[in-house]
Amino acid sequence: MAEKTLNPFEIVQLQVKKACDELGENEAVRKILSVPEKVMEVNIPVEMDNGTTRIFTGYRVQHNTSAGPTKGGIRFHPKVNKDEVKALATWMTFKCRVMDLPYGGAKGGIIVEPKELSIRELERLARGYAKSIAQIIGERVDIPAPDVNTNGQVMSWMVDEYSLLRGVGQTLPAVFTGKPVEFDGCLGRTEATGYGVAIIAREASKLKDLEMSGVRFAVQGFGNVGSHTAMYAEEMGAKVVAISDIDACLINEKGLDVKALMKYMKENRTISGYPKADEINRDEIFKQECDIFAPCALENAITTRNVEQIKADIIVEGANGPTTPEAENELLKRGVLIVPDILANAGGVTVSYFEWVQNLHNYYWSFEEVQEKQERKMVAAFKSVVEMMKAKNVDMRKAAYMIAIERLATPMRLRGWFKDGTYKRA
Ligand SMILES: NC(=O)c1ccc[n+]([C@@H]2O[C@H](COP(=O)([O-])OP(=O)(O)OC[C@H]3O[C@@H](n4cnc5c(N)ncnc54)[C@H](O)[C@@H]3O)[C@@H](O)[C@H]2O)c1
Repeated sequence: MAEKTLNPFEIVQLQVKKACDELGENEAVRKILSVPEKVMEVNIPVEMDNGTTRIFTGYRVQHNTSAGPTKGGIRFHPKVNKDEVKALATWMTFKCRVMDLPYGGAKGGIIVEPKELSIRELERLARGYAKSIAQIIGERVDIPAPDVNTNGQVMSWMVDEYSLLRGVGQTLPAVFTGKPVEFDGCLGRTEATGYGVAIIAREASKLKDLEMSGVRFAVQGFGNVGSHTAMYAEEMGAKVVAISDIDACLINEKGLDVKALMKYMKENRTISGYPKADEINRDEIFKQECDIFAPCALENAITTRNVEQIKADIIVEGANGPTTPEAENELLKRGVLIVPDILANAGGVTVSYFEWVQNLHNYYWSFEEVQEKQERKMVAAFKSVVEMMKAKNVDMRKAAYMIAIERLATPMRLRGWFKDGTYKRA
């Protein structure tokens, strides 16, 4: 049977429904969580270098504010559309709540191919977007961050523009995170997502009676997330036996030297041609003998086409949405432990939260302090998900959603967003 590809919004709706059903949650909770609170569409006029004006359409979606301000990245991509931004904002709500961060989810996007713009045009677009959404963002309201094709430079322009509009002479760095370290950014943010994936892999290995030192580890994708996942897994004692990127898969039974490969990647922009490994087709990564597999490339990587080949006991989802629901069912039947993306790759948003806290207090932590705080937060989140998994006898993804939904339903109930007869007089 052909695999049914659900769009991201359908997938997230399904996940919310399953978790609400399992919790026996009030119908109002599902209704509230199934729609974003606010969707803004903006049309931004940008003066191009040749003197003409182009209009770019963008969105900012705020999903749920029950637990605090909203948080989520801004992407620049030709395929951005309103439904996708709504789905991504919804996912951010669950990611923030499973990590117990005092945020709901948000997301933004502009329909643009950034490669076609000059650097000055890109700056004007970033400033135009910040100006267009300025009325609905703010350090206690909604805090954007980088996402696909945006970075610390784009955030810096946006902070500058927002501060000109709303700062009355002050710079307001806490409105955006993911800023460069030299401009009120946070040490450890670059490494944060991969570091978190490695921590979660270490915790998950204990559940399977494995020791991180000596586990055979395979990583798909060698960008920001994949390279840091592999680097920290190696530091924790894992033997990284296979790594792939868009061009190739490298294998080495004795373990790859991840830092040397990172250096090679920086110089060559590909892992292909690296001398101290055997090079095979990139999709052979799925067949490699390993204990832990971390898909850290793109969504829909593990599908019914390759699920049979997977030999790992544990899958730690570094990427967002790397496992299709059908493939997940197969893996669960085989007893594979799948640590879901909303937990496994939440290190990035966790350290973004730390950046925000530091900006608000204008007091900055060392790299070691950031990593130590991140580790504590991630281990605590992992433990609460495992407790739910055991208590309710459900898989880890469902358990993570259940935790997040409980942490959303409680403030919504206390705030009186729905009534279910639990209010008690003092
Ligand atoms: N960067 C973050 O902080 C962060 C946080 C949470 C989630 N994520 C998610 O993690 C994933 C990766 O993000 P990133 O920031 O590392 O991106 P990136 O662009 O830095 O890296 C992506 C990597 O995937 C590789 N790749 C692409 N297609 C592939 C294929 N078919 N087979 C093997 N490798 C392939 C690329 O060669 C590249 O090495 C995305 O799903 C992203 O949404 C990223």
